[in-house]
Amino acid sequence: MSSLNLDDFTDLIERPDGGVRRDAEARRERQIVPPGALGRLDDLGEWLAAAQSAVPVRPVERPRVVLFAGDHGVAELGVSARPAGGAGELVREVLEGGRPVSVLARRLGVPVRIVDMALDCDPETLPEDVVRHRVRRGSGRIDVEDALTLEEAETAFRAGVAVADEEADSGTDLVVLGDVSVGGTTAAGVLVAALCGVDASVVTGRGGLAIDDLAWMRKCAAIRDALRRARPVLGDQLRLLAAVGGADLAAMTGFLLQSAVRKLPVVLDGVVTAACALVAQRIAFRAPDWWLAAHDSGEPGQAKALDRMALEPLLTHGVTVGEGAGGLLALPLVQAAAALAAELPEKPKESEKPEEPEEPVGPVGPEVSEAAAEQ
Ligand SMILES: O=C(O)c1ccc[n+]([C@@H]2O[C@H](COP(=O)([O-])O)[C@@H](O)[C@H]2O)c1
Ligand SMILES: Cc1cc2nc[nH]c2cc1C
Repeated sequence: MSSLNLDDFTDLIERPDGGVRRDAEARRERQIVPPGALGRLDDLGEWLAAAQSAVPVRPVERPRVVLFAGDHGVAELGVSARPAGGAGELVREVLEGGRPVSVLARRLGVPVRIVDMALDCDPETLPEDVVRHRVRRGSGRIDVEDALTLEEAETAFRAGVAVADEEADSGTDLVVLGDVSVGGTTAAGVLVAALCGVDASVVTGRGGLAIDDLAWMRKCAAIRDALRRARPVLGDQLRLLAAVGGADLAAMTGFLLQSAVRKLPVVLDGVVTAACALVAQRIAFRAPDWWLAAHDSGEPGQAKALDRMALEPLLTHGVTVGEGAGGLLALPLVQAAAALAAELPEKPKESEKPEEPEEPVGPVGPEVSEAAAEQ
C-alpha cells in the first residue's frame, strides 16, 4: 500500500463552480419571487446548483444516510449515558428499524448504510448488511493511551475514502453523514478543543441522553487529559486521529475529504461529524464548501467547530441522538430548495410581455371628444 499523503487532498479538492453559482443567482433574479424571499432556501438552492455544476439545479433523488460506527474505550470512565461497548446494540436497532433515524429514513425513503469501524462486539451478532471495515474492537482509552496505532488510523481513514468512492460511483447525489458510537462525543470534544485551542470545559457537553453533573465532570477531566496527549501531534492530522480520535472518526474524516474530491455534497449531523469536518478542513481548506451543517444540536463543541469552518447550521431542533437523525431532518428542506430553484417560473422578459392594454380611457379621451365633435 502506498503511503498516505494527506497533502494531496489540498490539490484534489476544488471549490464548487463559482460561475455556476452566479448563473444560479442570475436565474433566481429572473424568477417570480424576489431573491431572498425564500430565505435560507435561496442559499441552499444556489449552493446545491454550484455543487452539482448545474443550472437549473437537479432534484436530489438518490440521497443516502451513511453512518460510521465504533465503540470508544473512554466510555469505561462513565462519560456517556450509555453502557461502554453498547454501540453494536445501537447498530442492530438502527437496522431493525427501531431508532429515530430508522423511522425518519423510512418516512423519507432514504437507504441507511452502516460501516463497522471499531465496534466492541462479536461481528457474528451484527446484521448481515453492516459494511465490515473494523480495524479493532473498540478504540483505545484516549485519556491514557492512543485511540489507534498510526497504521490503524491510516487503514480507517482509507476505509472512509473507499466508502465515499463507492457512494459517488453508485450515483448517490447527497449523503447525510452520521455516527453510531458510545463515547464518541468525548473524542470529538478533544479534537475540537485541540484544533481551536480552547479548554476542555468549553467543549464539554451533556451528550445525547444528558449525563448528570458528576459524569460531566468526568467527561471534562477525560477531555483535559486527552488534550495533553493531543498537543504534541496537532500538526499531523492522522497522528491526531490516532492519538485522540478513533477508527470511526478517522474513517469519517477520510469520507468527508474524498466526498469533496468527488464533488458529492455531504450533510453534517452533530458534534462528532463536525469534529471530523474540522480535522478534514485542516487537511484541505476548501473542503467545507461541499458540506452543509444541518443543525445546531446544542453541543458547545459542535458550535465551536462549525463557527471555525464558517458553516451556518440550517435548523435548531434539539435532536442530539446522533446516528444521522438530525442531519436527515434537513433533507426535505434541501429537496424543497432544489424544487423551488428549478421549478418556480421566470418573470416574462420585457420583449415577451403581452401588449399593454391602452391607457384607461377617461370620459374626455380623444375618441370620445372626436365623436362628440362630429355630432
Ligand atoms: O450531536 C450531538 O450533539 C450529540 C450529542 C450527544 C450524543 N450524540 C450521539 O450519541 C452517541 C453517543 O454519544 P456519547 O459520547 O454521549 O456516548 C453518538 O452516536 C453521538 O453522535 C450526539
Ligand atoms: C449557502 C451555503 C454555503 C456553504 N458553504 C459551505 N457550505 C455551505 C452550504 C450552504 C447551504
